[in-house]
Order: sequence, then C-alpha cells, then structure tokens
Amino acid sequence: MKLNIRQFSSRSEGFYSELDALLAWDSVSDAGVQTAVANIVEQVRLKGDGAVIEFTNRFDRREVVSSADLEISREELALAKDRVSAELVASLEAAAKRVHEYHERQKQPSWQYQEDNGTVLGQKVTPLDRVGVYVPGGKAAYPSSVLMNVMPAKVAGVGEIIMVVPTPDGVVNDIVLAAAYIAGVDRVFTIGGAQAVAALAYGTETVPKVDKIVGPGNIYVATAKKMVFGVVGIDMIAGPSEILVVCDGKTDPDWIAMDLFSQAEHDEDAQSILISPDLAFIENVKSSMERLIETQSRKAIIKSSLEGRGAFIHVESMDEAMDIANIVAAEHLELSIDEPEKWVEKIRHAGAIFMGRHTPEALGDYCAGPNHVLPTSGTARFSSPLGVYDFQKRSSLIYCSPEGASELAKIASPLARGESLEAHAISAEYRILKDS
Ligand SMILES: NC(=O)c1ccc[n+]([C@@H]2O[C@H](COP(=O)([O-])OP(=O)(O)OC[C@H]3O[C@@H](n4cnc5c(N)ncnc54)[C@H](O)[C@@H]3O)[C@@H](O)[C@H]2O)c1
Ligand SMILES: N[C@H](CO)Cc1c[nH]c[nH+]1
Ligand SMILES: [Zn+2]
Repeated sequence: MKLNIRQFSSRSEGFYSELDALLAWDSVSDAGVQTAVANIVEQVRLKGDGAVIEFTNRFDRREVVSSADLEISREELALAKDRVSAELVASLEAAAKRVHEYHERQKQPSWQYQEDNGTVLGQKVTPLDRVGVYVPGGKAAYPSSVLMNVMPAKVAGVGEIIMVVPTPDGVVNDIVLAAAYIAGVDRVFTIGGAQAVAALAYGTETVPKVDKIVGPGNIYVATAKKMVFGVVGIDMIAGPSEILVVCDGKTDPDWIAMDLFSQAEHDEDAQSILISPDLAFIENVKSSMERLIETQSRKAIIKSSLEGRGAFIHVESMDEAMDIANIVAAEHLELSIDEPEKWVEKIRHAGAIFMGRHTPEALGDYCAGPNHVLPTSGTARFSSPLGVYDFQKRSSLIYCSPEGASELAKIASPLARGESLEAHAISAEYRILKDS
C-alpha cells in the first residue's frame, strides 16, 4: 500500500516553521470538541446519572436503563479473571509486579528536622482519599492501562480507587476486568468519554465524587479533564499517543517501521515521526512500511495516522536530531542509535526515553516497569510520567518552641508592617518573649 507521509529536510528553507505547523496540532483546543465537551460536562453536573446514561447510550451505542447497570462488582471481576487464559493472567501478574516494583522507588516519605531552639519544620506526605482512574476503551481495550493507572495509586496508599472504562456496544473486555481485579480496584463503572470524567469530578447518585482523575484517553477525555481541573485534581494531558524515533541508520528498517506503526495503530490522531541523518535509510524504512502495513489488522487507523500527523525528517547530524527531539518533546522518544547513554545527556524534553536498538517503545507500554501514562502534545516540557507522586499530597509541618517563635516573630513583624497587615504583625509580636 502506498503511504503518503510528509518528508522534511532540516536544511530546506522554512523547515522550522513547517515543523511548528506539524506540532501545532492541538486537538484539546479544537472549538467543536470544546463546545461538545462543555455541554456534556454541564449536563452531567446538573442531571447526574440521567445525563451519564443518556450520553453513554448515545456515544457507546448502549441500552442502559438503570444506573445499577453501570457498575461491575468485584465478584464479576473475579469471574472475568477466571475466563481469561492462564498464560494471559500470568503476563498480567508479571507486568503488575514489575510496575509495582518500579513505582515503589518513587514513594516519598514524610520528613522533618529540628532547629537548635526546638522549632520543628517538616513535610507530611498523605495519600489521596479517593481517585478516579480513566481506562480508555473506545477503539481498543487497554488492560495495561489499568495496571499503569492503579499500581502507583496502590503504592501511594490511596484509600479508594474508582475505575471508569467505556464498553462500546456493551462489549465488556474480560482482560480489562481481570487486570482491575489483579490490581485491586475498588469499584468499576462501564462509562467513558467526557461523561465519565464529569461524573467522577462532580459525583452522581451512583458514581462517587473523587479527589483526582488520572489516566489517558482520546480528545474528549483529555478536554474534559482539562475542563474539570480545579473541581478535582488531574494528572496531566495524556492524549493521543506519540512516538519519535531517532535512528542513525543502522537498525533493521523493519524494526523501525513496526515501532512507528505501534503508536500509529492507537488512533487516527496518533503521531509517529522518524528523524535520521541517513536519507537512504529513510527510504528503506518507507519501503518497509509500505510492505508491512499489508500485514496489519489496524491498517486503516495506521494509514490515517501516518498520513495525517506522521513525518520523516532528514537531518545533517545527530546533534541536530537531538535539538529537534527537544523541540518535539514527544511522549515517547526512541534513541535507536549507538551509544544512547551518551546522547541521552542532550535530551531535555520527552515523556519516556527508550535507549538502544533493542528497546522498542512497546516493551514500555506493557511491562518494563515505568509508567506508560505520559504527557503528550509537547506537554513533556513541563509534565512527568504518571507516578506515585500524583497520588500523594504534601502538607507543611511547623512547630515553634517559645524561643523559636520569639526569634521568628522578630523577622515576621517588620515584614507584616511592610505589607500594612497589622493583625499579622501583632499576632507575631505577642510571641516575642519579654526578656529576649
Ligand atoms: N498518553 C497515554 O499515556 C496513552 C495511553 C493509552 C492510550 N492512549 C490514547 O488514548 C486514546 C484512547 O482513545 P479511544 O477512543 O480508544 O478510547 P477513549 O476511552 O479515550 O474514548 C472513548 C470515548 O470517547 C467518547 N467519544 C467518542 N466520540 C465522541 C463524540 N463524537 N462526541 C463525544 N464523545 C465521544 C465516547 O464517550 C467514548 O466512550 C488513544 O488516543 C490512545 O492513543 C494514550
Ligand atoms: N502507547 C500507549 C501510551 O501512549 C500505551 C499503550 C497501552 N497499550 C499499548 N500501548
Ligand atoms: Zn502503545
């Protein structure tokens, strides 16, 4: 199949504005999507379960009549696990264990220190009480996203985990339910899209209001999360998947072709880019893609994604490749090159960095250990992978001894008067010891 993927040369005039245009795609700001999502969120806020049922029936083509039909019990999760093959259960359990072990290292303890005068200062770390995890389910089922969302929450010690997952046409995926059982989710609701995000943010008669919503999803999910931020916490904008492969031309072109397909197959809106200093290699990858796409079950999605948002970029040098990788700030960056440990020093912006020819992004999606819920659309400039820190919050701790309070008050009082805040000043001055 012929693939019409755009190609750039970093030496051509206007390259950087063409690159900007390629990256400017921002579905979360799409006016049509904004309007549609704002309406869904408002309806759910006002009408609760009634609106959730209406939108679920409309967008997921279901025939739900009662909100009781939206929940799946723990017993049903256990039964689903029994229906899944032993081999798959073993893989889920092995992946869960590896992801758990990786995230154990992210746990932040509370800490405090004491000053000579007896004053104690510190930080108290507390897990969130109740979180909502969004597991995508529109175009594919994502048991791996159940594990990636839930394991860090478990490590953090979150009180209650509420999972939402759409079940288009009423088709419930046993592997997703088995993953929820293995991960230890407390409650599961078969709802998705903006209506699920709104239900978690505001609470309905059936869906409990949560403190924070995490997890990836399509443009409707990402837009809704952005919209309810402030009512609840959110992790990040984790929208349509992205991969940027930097290759020196020495990796098997079939491997690179399949690595690019691996993210393109998620969504028509996904993005796959190859950067290489070797023009002949780019041509070889193109040929591999045109041959291999015929073997793909999701070829229509792959083609549409590659032709809409994909690109080949020919660069002059590896240094230039790294500079462009930093501009793209991709969700996934593959360094399919010699000495990746040397070049990684130059990378400042990427959700996850896959180092070396034997580290395809797909291994990170399932079981390497790090989280696959990652910032997209260039937000890796300021966001991090989903982690234990997303499920913990911090409170400052301050204990003043009488001597410590007296010393601090002498610093605070002039500052308060400088701000013309007299009550602050006097409150502090009351603590100044008479003989000090
Ligand atoms: N960044 C990450 O960490 C990460 C991880 C896994 C998946 N992903 C991405 O998650 C996304 C999953 O998307 P998906 O569609 O398969 O599942 P999804 O669950 O995100 O979206 C499905 C829901 O979208 C809503 N929807 C669909 N069309 C709509 C419309 N016209 N109007 C209003 N709502 C509508 C429906 O409510 C439906 O339930 C993909 O883009 C994939 O690349 C990202
Ligand atoms: N690549 C996705 C994140 O962008 C995660 C995933 C789940 N299953 C397969 N892939
Ligand atoms: Zn993937």
